[in-house]
Amino acid sequence: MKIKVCGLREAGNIEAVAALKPDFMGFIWYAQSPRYVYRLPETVLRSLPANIIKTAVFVNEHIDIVRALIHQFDFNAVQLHGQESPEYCAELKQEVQVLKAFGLDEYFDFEQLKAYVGKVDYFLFDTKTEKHGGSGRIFNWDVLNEYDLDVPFFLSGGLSLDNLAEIKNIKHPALYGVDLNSRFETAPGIKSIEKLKQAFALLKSQ
Ligand SMILES: O=C(O)c1ccccc1NCC(=O)[C@H](O)[C@H](O)COP(=O)(O)O
Repeated sequence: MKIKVCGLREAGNIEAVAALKPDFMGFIWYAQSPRYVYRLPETVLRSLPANIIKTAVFVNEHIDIVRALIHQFDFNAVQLHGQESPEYCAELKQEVQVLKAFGLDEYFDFEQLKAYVGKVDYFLFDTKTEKHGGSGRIFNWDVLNEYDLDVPFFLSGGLSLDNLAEIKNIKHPALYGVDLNSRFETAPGIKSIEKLKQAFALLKSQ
């Protein structure tokens, strides 16, 4: 099970999380988010271990800005939380890995995902929220039974030490990783290393 830690912001905290060896680290480029990386330390980011996939998170951002930030910070992946089209994803997939996020609820139409096959590397299934992400709430994981494509997905939305153990009950063959965010924070954008250590131990023992 791959582990992605999302919503990092401060140099010391970024380095401490990197020392735990997550597979992906996410940096949010969305000004309305309390985890917005308005002063992302470029040197810290560039010195992260090469095997951590540095992921820039956007919501309906202009593709030229996305491209400029990929090159400035040497991002390996983008995670898209808005209404980005399959064509927009395909353009970026020529340069980096693409995680396309969708907010799920009981009415989610999985048919719409077919248009993204071949144009993204992963889906990220999050809880539907007007804030586009970081809700701290889980969705009903039973809806994942309706997902029958081969594109691997991250489970996201409200994951915490209280519910991580239940993930082992999800037998879906395309489940690729988990995404940890607001339930592992001491303040928005600042991760609790102690809580993350517990989560990593739990996930790696599954
Ligand atoms: O975290 C945010 O503030 C955020 C805001 C807007 C778009 C995306 C955002 N986060 C991206 C993530 O990958 C989060 O980890 C995901 O939404 C789950 O967050 P949480 O429910 O807090 O675990």
